[in-house]
Amino acid sequence: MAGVKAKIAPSMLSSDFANLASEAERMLQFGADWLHMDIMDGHFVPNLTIGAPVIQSLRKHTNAYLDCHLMVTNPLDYIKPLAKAGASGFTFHVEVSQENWQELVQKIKAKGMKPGVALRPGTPIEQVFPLVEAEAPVELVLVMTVEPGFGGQKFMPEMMDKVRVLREKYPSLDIEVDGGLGPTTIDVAASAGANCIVAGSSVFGAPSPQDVISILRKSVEGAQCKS
Ligand SMILES: O=C(CO)[C@@H](O)[C@H](O)COP(=O)(O)O
Ligand SMILES: [Fe+2]
Repeated sequence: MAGVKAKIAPSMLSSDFANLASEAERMLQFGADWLHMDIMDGHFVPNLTIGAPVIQSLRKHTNAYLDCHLMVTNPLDYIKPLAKAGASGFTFHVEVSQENWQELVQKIKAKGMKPGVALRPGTPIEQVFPLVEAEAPVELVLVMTVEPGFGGQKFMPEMMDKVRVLREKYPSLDIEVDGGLGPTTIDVAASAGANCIVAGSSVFGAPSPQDVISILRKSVEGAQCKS
């Protein structure tokens, strides 16, 4: 797994949205690398969260890497507004981009954001291979370990087969896992080869979020030493 860095990304979906800037600051002080921003349109998933205006407001308070996970039906419509708002990563879902993923990746890159692709639990991993192998490739694959839409769900360990296949094929790819990650589930994800870890309820719901972030990091770094 040479060359891939551990990135711990608290999901701000579990934060107090009324105090987003201070919640973000708190996570960074606790050792977070990225802030994971779940953008949902109430159509691709049955929940509605935030969009470019909130990213823009948060950007005024922090220089942190804003890892945007687009659970939306029309990701193309979000590229310009999110780039302008200050998003760092732009991860769209493969299920809604089979027609235009090349255009999406090119536009995301042209706007200076890191392109990523996400897949739902029921989507076969083979669907993302062409995007990773393209001339203008995605730079991150997000493997959903719950059905997208809500925080606080149970981790699906059977998704680790997807992570293992990806890590075997693409040793230097950023592989992100999202959903139900915490101290009791991190070891299987880390040993399967995930290096970017999203964690919402396990971090924000803990008496010591700092300890949880440090446990997640140690597990990923430990697994990398063994591989
Ligand atoms: O994308 C999503 C949910 O759709 C996630 O980013 C969740 O927000 C993760 O929350 P936990 O499962 O860690 O509570
Ligand atoms: Fe997410």
